[in-house]
Amino acid sequence: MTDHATANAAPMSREEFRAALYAIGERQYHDLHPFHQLLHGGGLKKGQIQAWALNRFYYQVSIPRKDLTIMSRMDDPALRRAWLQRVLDHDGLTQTGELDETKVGGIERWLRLTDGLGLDRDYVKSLEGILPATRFAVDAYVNFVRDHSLLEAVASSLTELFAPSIHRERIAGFERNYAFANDSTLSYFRKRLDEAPRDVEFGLEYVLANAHTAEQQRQCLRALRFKTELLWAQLDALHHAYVTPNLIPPGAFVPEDMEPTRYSR
Ligand SMILES: O=C(O)c1cc(C(=O)O)c2c(n1)C(=O)C(=O)c1cc(C(=O)O)[nH]c1-2
Repeated sequence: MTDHATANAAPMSREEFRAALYAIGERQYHDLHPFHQLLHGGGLKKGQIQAWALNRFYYQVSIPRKDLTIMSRMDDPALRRAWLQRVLDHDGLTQTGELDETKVGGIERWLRLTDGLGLDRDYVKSLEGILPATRFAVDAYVNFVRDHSLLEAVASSLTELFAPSIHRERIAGFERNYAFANDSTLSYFRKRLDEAPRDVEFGLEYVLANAHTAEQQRQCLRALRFKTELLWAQLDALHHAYVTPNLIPPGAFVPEDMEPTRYSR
């Protein structure tokens, strides 16, 4: 059965439903996007990688806002407690400069990547240079979890089923192809390899256990598909701006190795 199942149909079995969720990733997760294939395969120049990391920073800082929005909709303290870990993973348990490396969160680790790529931290954090489509796509995620059911909100996080394999591919690709790859710039991805499987096991179990009807299953599949689309849209925008046709929107980051695009009316 596909995500076109009607509201009256019998629900899929647990195994069929799980397979339908995985099939979405198989078909359309953003590991298939040409921008990622260039990124991981050594096909990008430093300025293009800077543009990716700078834009992706907006996703990173928005993940905790997304998870806190989800938590605000949870009535069960045990569920909130479990979900809180995701926020702490990204926000960290320490201020920058403290010695305990294990407490450093994902946002700080991502900034180590942008540092290693030679970007100014204040510029990255200002979000001034991100693409219009990055802003719209990422905001759509936060709005989605606010405006849909808790079940759909949790289902939308299940792209993380597919994230560890792309992170492994990225670590190997960066090490093979780029001089900036080192323990500091790769630490974000290495840490996620431990965190994501735990998160997603919990999220998947929640969705499998709470999508009782065919309609709820269909809503979860649509939520996951929506999420793959917003990830894809971010890479389309990066490809359009920084690869081909290389039209950098006015106001967006211009790498040192590129000319700004001139627009006239
Ligand atoms: O590098 C990636 O391709 C990628 C993808 C995703 C994803 O599938 O949403 C996440 C991450 N990374 C990630 O690092 C991360 O912390 C994360 C959290 C979430 C989420 O939806 O809650 N997705 C992702």
